[in-house]
Amino acid sequence: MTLGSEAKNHGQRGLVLIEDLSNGKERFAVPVLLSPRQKVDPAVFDYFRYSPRIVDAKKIIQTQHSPSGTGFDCSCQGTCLDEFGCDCSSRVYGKDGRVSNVSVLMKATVRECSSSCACDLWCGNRVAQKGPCYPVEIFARDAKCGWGVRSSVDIPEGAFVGEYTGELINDDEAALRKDNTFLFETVIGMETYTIDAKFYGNYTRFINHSCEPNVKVANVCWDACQDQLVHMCLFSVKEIETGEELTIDYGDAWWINKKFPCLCESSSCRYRP
Ligand SMILES: C[S@@+](CC[C@H](N)C(=O)[O-])C[C@H]1O[C@@H](n2cnc3c(N)ncnc32)[C@H](O)[C@@H]1O
Repeated sequence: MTLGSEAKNHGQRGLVLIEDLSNGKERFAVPVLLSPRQKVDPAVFDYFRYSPRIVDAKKIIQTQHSPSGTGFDCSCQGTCLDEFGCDCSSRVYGKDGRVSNVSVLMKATVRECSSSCACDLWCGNRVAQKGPCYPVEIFARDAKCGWGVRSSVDIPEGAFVGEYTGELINDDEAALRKDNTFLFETVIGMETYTIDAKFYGNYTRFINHSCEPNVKVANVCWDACQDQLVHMCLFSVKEIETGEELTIDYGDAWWINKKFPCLCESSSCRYRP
C-alpha cells in the first residue's frame, strides 16, 4: 500500500491519501481520495488488507468440497458464444463481453466456462473470472456514509464491475462476528457460507447502498468443481458516467435492525422514516 505522507493534489477530484489501495493487484490503480469538505475517518486503511480474490483461510473450498469432477465443461474448439450455437454458453454475455439483458442476470446462476473446458481463454463465456477492467476510485463521500466508490471512466450498461471478495467463513463463524456490515451470503453446492469483507476485500466493500442502484449483484460460477463456489459479481444496470458513484441495493435483510436512516436521496427510498 502506498500511503502518501503528505496527501497529494489529484486534480479536481480530491487529495490522494493512498495512490493504489490494491498495491498492483488490479489492472488499474485504486486510489483513495480525501476531500477538504468531507471529513471521513481513514482508520479503516490501517487494518484493511486488499484482496482481489476470495480469501479461503479456513480451506473451506479445498477440504470440504471436491476439487475434481466438473459440474459443467465444454469441448468447444476456440470460443463459446450463443451466436455460434454453443450449448455451454451461459447465454448472458454478448460478443463485447457485456450483458445485453441485465434482468436475466438476477434470475439464475451464470455458469461461465472453467479450466476443465476445452475452449480458449478468450471464449465469450469467460467474463467475470478475468477480473474487472473499469477503473474506480474510493472517495470520501460524507461523514455519515463514510467512504464510497465512483467510476474513473464511463461504464456502459451490462458491464462487469467487480466481484465482492473477502474472507470465506461458515455460518457459525458469521454469527459470531461482531460487525455484520460487510457480510454477504454465498453458496457452495447445497451449503450456505458468508463472505466477510471487513478486514479483507477489494473496492466493492466500499460501495454504498441506494434504493435506485446503478449496479446489481449476480451469482456467477467458474470453478472447475462439482460444488462450485458462487461468486457475487457486480454488473452495471445502467450507463454510469465518469465521476458517478457506484451503488448497490443491500436489501431488506441488511437493513433490518439498522439504527440509522438510508441517505440515498432516491425518491423511491425504502429505508427512510
Ligand atoms: C458496506 S459499507 C459501505 C462502505 C462504507 N461507506 C465505509 O466507509 O466503509 C456500509 C456502511 O456504509 C454506510 N452506508 C452505505 N450506504 C448508506 C446509505 N444509503 N445510507 C446511510 N449509510 C450508508 C453505513 O454506515 C453502512 O453501515
